[in-house]
Parts: sequence; structure tokens; C-alpha cells
Amino acid sequence: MIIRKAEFLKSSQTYTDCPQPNKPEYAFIGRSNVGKSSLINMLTNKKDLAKTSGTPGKTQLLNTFAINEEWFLTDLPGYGYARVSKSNRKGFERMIYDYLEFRSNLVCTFVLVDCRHEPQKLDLKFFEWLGTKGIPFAIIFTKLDKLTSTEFQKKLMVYKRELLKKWEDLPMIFSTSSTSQIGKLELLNYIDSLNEQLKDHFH
Ligand SMILES: Nc1nc2c(ncn2[C@@H]2O[C@H](COP(=O)(O)OP(=O)(O)OP(=O)(O)O)[C@@H](O)[C@H]2O)c(=O)[nH]1
Ligand SMILES: [Mg+2]
Repeated sequence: MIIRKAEFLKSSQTYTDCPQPNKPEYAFIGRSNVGKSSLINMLTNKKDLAKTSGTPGKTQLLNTFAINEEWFLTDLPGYGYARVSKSNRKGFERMIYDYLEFRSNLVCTFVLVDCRHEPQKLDLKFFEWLGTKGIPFAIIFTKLDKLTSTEFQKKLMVYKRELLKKWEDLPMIFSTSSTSQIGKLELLNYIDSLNEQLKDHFH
């Protein structure tokens, strides 16, 4: 897929405020600072489409973008960010969980994971929650440029082994780096193939 057009549509506080669900939508989520916004900018060839920051917790709303006027991409706030106050965090989580559960045009949720980290409880629990709700998801490893390929292969094996303790099948797994554009085509082609499958559904 070639990205011809990528435009910011709306920041919403709840899924009911998101744009009309008349196009296939893909959500990007993960722990704060994992590189969600950077990945979105990399995919769309735009430096500043999604705001990136060295400070975790930058993205605090559901940010919807329209891609090629064909599909929606949503940048979700990072979860597990300790510096948000407790009451604030509750509201945050409600917003994200409701969005994931009830957004009718959501096709796939991409969960980003920093490739340098061991499997994190919070992420594993999140996959489980998605599983119990029947929400399709895929895993995207980020910041691949930070590891050698041997180091990454090892991490990947450990990660898969951990997943297979709970899951019969592995989800789709993508490996990316926003700084070196790794994984861009694979990811865009995957989205393209899902869009293609859903063509009749959205027209
Ligand atoms: N080396 C490297 N650094 C990255 C990569 N992606 C993101 N970063 C850096 O990681 C930090 C966080 O990136 P963001 O894209 O803002 O992360 P985020 O997940 O959107 O963060 P929140 O919105 O705060 O949850 C920034 O300093 C980025 O420059 C990558 O692929 N490689
Ligand atoms: Mg962000």
C-alpha cells in the first residue's frame, strides 16, 4: 500500500465521539513511550502527524486519522503510565477499554511492545483481556534499531514461548523501527489485505 494522503481528523474523549464508523479502523496501543506516535508518523511518511515526545503520556485522547480517505487509524493513549493521577487513570482506562470493546468498525488492534523488554505482565494481561472480549489484535515490536538481529531473535523466542503458555496460536507479529523504517511495508500490506477482505462490508 502507498500512503497518498494522511490527515488528522479528530481527538475524542470517548468512542461515541469518534468519527462515523463508516471505514475500517486500526488502533495502535501500547505502554507509554513505546513508540506509537513515531510508528504512525513512519507509516504515513509524516514527521509530525502524531505528536511524539520524550515524556511518557503525551497522547491522552483517542486521535483518529484518515488514511487515503479509505481507512481510519487511531492513536490511543499509552497504558500503564504511573505519572497520571489514580482517578485520572481510571477515566483513561475506561475510555480505552470502551473504545476497544464497542467501536464497531475496529478491524484490528495493534499492540506495540518495546523489543528490548522481557514480556511484561501488563502487556500479557492486556492480550488476555482482548482475547476474552474476542477483539482481534496483532503485536508490533518497536525500536528494533536498538538491538542487533541476534539479540532480537533471542527476545522474540522468549516472547513467543511466553505467549504459547496461554495461547494455542500466536497472533500476527510485526517487527519495526521508526528510525530505520523497518517493517513498514509488511504492516501496510497487512492492513491493505484486511481492507480488501472487508471491501463489501464498508461500501
Ligand atoms: N531508537 C528509536 N527510538 C524510537 C523509536 N520509536 C520511538 N522512539 C523514541 O521513543 C520515544 C517515545 O516515542 P513516542 O512515539 O512519542 O511514543 P508513544 O508511545 O506515542 O508515547 P505516549 O504517547 O507518551 O504514550 C521518543 O523519544 C521517540 O523518539 C524507534 O523506532 N527507534
Ligand atoms: Mg503518543
